[in-house]
Amino acid sequence: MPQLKTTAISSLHLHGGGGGGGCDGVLPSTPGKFKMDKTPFHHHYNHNNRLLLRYPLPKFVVLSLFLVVGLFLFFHFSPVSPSYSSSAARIDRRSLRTASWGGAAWEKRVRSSARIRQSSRSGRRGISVLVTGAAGFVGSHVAGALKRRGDGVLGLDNFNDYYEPSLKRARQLQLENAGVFVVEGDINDGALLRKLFDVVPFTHVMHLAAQAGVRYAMRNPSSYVHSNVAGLVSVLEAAKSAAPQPAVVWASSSSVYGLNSKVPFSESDRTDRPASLYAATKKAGEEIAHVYNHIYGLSITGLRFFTVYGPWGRPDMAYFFFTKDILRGKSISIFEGPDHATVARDFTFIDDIVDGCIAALDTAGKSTGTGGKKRGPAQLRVFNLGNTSPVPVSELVRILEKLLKKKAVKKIVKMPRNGDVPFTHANVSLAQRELGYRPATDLQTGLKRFVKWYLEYYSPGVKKIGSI
Ligand SMILES: O=C(O)[C@H]1O[C@H](OP(=O)(O)OP(=O)(O)OC[C@H]2O[C@@H](n3ccc(=O)[nH]c3=O)[C@H](O)[C@@H]2O)[C@H](O)[C@@H](O)[C@H]1O
Repeated sequence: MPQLKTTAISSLHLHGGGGGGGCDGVLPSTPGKFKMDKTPFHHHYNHNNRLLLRYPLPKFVVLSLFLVVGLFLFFHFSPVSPSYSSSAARIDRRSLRTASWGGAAWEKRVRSSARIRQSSRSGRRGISVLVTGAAGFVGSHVAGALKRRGDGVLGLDNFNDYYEPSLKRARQLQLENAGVFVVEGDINDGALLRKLFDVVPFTHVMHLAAQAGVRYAMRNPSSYVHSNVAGLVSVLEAAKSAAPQPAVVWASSSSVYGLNSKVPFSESDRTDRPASLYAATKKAGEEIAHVYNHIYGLSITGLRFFTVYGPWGRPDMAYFFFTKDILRGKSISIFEGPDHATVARDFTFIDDIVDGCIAALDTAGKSTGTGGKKRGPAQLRVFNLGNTSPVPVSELVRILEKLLKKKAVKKIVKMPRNGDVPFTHANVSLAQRELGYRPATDLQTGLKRFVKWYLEYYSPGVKKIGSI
């Protein structure tokens, strides 16, 4: 079933452009030059007494244009409140940006990317994994690592512009060079997901597509609901209907601990006091996972990531933009808590997170449902993946200054009330026991690797290098 997806936006643009083109040659191109001394709707009759318009073509064209522009404005700016409208429009633009998919050649690429290469050395049976958010930071690393060990991997990403899409494209290039096809599409596109599961009997889904960032949730709340709630449901719907049902591993967040003050954070601690909408949507995701496990027998593992950093990272994260700003001599804001309390994070290096993700895939039990019905109890797990040693943000800056050989222009500011929590600290004993997870990279070592990558990637005139 070959399908070519044209977006509502592009079709609107098409019509708008066509209308504009129709005006050319009839109306003057500069609006101010057209003197409307008579209404263009002034009626004239020809000798056959048939109604003619003085400007028959312009009238038609102008009315069409009004209609198209009116429809465009209606669909893009009508939602509930003005503050909601711009973010909703932004999401529409993102989610509608599904590239063309379908067709024999496309299916061949999908199959070939997801095919398991027999790994002769380990004797391990490979897995076939759909990685959502594959052009993202964690997604690209996990997809690359799976491919390297011989697993079948298909990527999915909508390449939205939350941060520089060129970085996502560069990650995609690295993956495609390694044999991973990244399908361009949105996790909310149910038809696309169904198609992918029709073409490939995935054994696992590594669901990493999400709207990340704690503070951005105040600026664009609906993007979190769209990706982290509706998007997760869309992925789980596709997984529960697939035959065979895959096991699902997905990214939750350390932020679910919210105002929890018992340290270190353990999986059994309270997670009912989120401090940000981001955290609330991740917590909602954990409850949604419970539902799909309970009703449909999906095997689901949630991983609570603790402030992941490293090469090919996310430019919206503090370590990343601090680096950029220190190099440019721009001031950076270091947050402090009430009474000058230190703000600290359990920064976790990407390679440790990749190990944890792969161990979660390898230890995931099989889903038990068929035909959308549960046939027996299935595995439902949640693990902390952190580093177990919180570091103050001021120390992060000190290490960066040393590695960049440049002093930061620092401003100490009160932590804004924007969803941040004062500290995070993971207890990973459960992941250690069940997954063999052992974080091995301290912040100094991990930042050194990040800075090396950063300087190479952003040095002017240098071809985007390195491998994921
Ligand atoms: O573990 C998570 O679940 C989350 O981790 C990450 O969130 P955070 O831990 O908040 O990381 P990040 O923004 O890098 O701020 C780091 C530190 O710098 C402080 N910070 C930040 C900005 C600033 O200008 N100044 C400052 O001091 C700030 O107060 C904080 O103490 C992911 O972004 C998020 O998507 C999610 O995955």
